[in-house]
Amino acid sequence: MTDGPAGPLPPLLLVGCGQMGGAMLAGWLADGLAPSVILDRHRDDIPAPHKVARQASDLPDDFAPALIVLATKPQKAAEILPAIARFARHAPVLSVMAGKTVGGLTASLESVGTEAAVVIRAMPNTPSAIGQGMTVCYAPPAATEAQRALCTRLLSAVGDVAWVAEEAQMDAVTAVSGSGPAYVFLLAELMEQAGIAQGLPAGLARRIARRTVSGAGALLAQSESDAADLRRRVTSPGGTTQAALDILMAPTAWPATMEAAIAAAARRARELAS
Ligand SMILES: NC(=O)C1=CN([C@@H]2O[C@H](COP(=O)(O)OP(=O)(O)OC[C@H]3O[C@@H](n4cnc5c(N)ncnc54)[C@H](OP(=O)(O)O)[C@@H]3O)[C@@H](O)[C@H]2O)C=CC1
Ligand SMILES: O=C(O)[C@@H]1CCC=N1
Repeated sequence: MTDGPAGPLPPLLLVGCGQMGGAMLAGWLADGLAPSVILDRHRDDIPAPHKVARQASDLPDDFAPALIVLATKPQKAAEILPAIARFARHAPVLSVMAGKTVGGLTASLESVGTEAAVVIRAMPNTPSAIGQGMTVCYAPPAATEAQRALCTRLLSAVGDVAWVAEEAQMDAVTAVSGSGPAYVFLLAELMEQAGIAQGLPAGLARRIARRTVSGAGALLAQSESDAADLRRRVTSPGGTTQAALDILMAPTAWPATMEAAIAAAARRARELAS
């Protein structure tokens, strides 16, 4: 999906190409990414003309990325920032690291000799790998419109993009859409297990659970209706769905559990800042 300005995606320095960096890279490669450099010690399947650096000391001196995408674990930030400092003097940094704040990252870059680096945050999710991602971004006032547009161009190549004006909202975003695919995959796992518990063969339980989750997601994506409306259309009064929802929607069941789970994820994002 390409909603941003036309033209090839710019050259990137992608730092960390694991679950999230790899998901985004898959989408960018499909959208004609300009020759880029990927810093990751595991990837050996990156097609030319892109290059892989196994370690920071292998990064080419003459490479001039338009953007540096930081996609290592937040706990690796202190280790990785000195390695990218020289690039951050000339190009903005787009961090997808959960919790790590613009102020903290900017201060860390300053402490390793990069004054006035521009850091923008994004929280993507793994459906980016198939162009179905949801990314929410935050840019500080120091970021220019051109830098914001560059991020929108890049991220809209892998899905939908929204911006928030308050950085604190990034923790809630992380809890809902960054971590959210895991909640949906858990739902598929639990439906499969419950089907088996009801006597279904394992293969059939897996097939119907997966197809139900993916089909319901596709219907939701194509529908103008609220999720609650779509739910009601499945729910016959006094029928089977009602019997299940009486359990799932009890105040102490999914409503309370989901709220507590998302609060816990947001709390953890705040803790990861330091
Ligand atoms: N996974 C997800 O769904 C999402 C993740 N995020 C954020 O994305 C970031 C990355 O997460 P994720 O993709 O899951 O993490 P991964 O561990 O899968 O990916 C990070 C990759 O970077 C490599 N790496 C780290 N440091 C170096 C280094 N110095 N030199 C070379 N390679 C290095 C890692 O190798 P090694 O393992 O050997 O260190 C790993 O391959 C996190 O900050 C997370 O908060 C955001 C949204 C969703
Ligand atoms: O679990 C995590 O910390 C990362 C951030 C959002 C999804 N995965």
